[in-house]
Amino acid sequence: MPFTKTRAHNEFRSDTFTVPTPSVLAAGMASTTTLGDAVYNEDQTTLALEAKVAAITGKESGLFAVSGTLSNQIAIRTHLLQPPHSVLCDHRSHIYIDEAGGLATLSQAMVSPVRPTNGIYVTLEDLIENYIPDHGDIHLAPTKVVSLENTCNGIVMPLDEIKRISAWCKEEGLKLHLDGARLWNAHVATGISMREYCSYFDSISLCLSKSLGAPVGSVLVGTKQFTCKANHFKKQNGGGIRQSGILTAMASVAIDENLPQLAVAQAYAKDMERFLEQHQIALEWPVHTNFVFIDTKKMKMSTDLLEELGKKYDVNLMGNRIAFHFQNSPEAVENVKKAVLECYQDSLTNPYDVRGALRTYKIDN
Ligand SMILES: Cc1ncc(COP(=O)(O)O)c(C=O)c1O
Ligand SMILES: C[C@@H](O)[C@H](N)C(=O)O
Repeated sequence: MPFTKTRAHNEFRSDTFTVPTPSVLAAGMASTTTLGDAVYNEDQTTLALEAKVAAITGKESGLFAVSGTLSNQIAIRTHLLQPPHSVLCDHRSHIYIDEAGGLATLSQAMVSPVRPTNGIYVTLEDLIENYIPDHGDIHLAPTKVVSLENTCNGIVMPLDEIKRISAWCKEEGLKLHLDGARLWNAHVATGISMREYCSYFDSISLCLSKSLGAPVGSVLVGTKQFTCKANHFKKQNGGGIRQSGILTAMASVAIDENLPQLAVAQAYAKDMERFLEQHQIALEWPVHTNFVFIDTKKMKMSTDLLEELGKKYDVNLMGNRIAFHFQNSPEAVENVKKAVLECYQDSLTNPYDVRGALRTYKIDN
């Protein structure tokens, strides 16, 4: 597909900045787009998107939600029945660090955050090590849900590990949720089908507004009984949408047209990985898909300076993560390299010691 420069061409803070293409926008206003009230399940365009994503993932049912945060939180709330209970997940999980404590407020849940012993992805052994069995000990909040994230920081979780964890969850009677905000990226990187990935989970949250370029939305998939109850929590939390056909028509075209474009972003990321390797600039995490994390702590590079140098080279950067998407321009990618190299060179004479955890996201309120 020919490259069309958009306002996101120099945006590397996140793939959430992808913007609707003209054809995505047009779909929202098309005469074929229905305007039914989706709270009454009467919007055919929305029902069609939900069925489409359910078919892609091999699940019985789909539920459109306005965000990945809402989709994740109502999924876990639906799985959790009676506190005290807890959720077992990777310590980097979005549901744990970036959903404003939703697990505590909506689900009254504790979280057992797990650090991968291999430093890359959580294994069954890591989860078992942190599992809280429901053996009647009244001191504890037993594990009832395991939540994985694929990709997590852009890292693709090996399918064999997913299979092991899924089998163990079934043995232990635990529900298994996937934050699949960027599962599309794992699918494109590995060639493993969305259906295969999703077959091991009770529920999956898929984002349409990251990398795919839909302006709004996620789809939560699972059994019909599950999505019906999740819809109840969606409505409870203000997620009921009236004429959502305008949004779901755009999301449907975004899937069709932009899914193949994810390979463009992943190629940019691999190019950046090679560039960093050439200059012996360390990575914090391996590059599997569209994210490149520079180990600025190890390199003693200042992320504030990096963001400033980004402005100098007309690219938007945030923290130590470089998030690529198909709407980035080749020129902007080269400008990111200039900013990174200048920041690295500065660190050689002005080493910067980071104190405390490095926060990636900076959102001006
Ligand atoms: C892994 C992951 N899950 C969930 C979300 C939440 O999505 P949203 O920003 O639409 O709430 C994000 C945000 O981009 C994310 O990166
Ligand atoms: C900001 C954060 O919620 C978003 N998930 C991102 O990766 O950019």
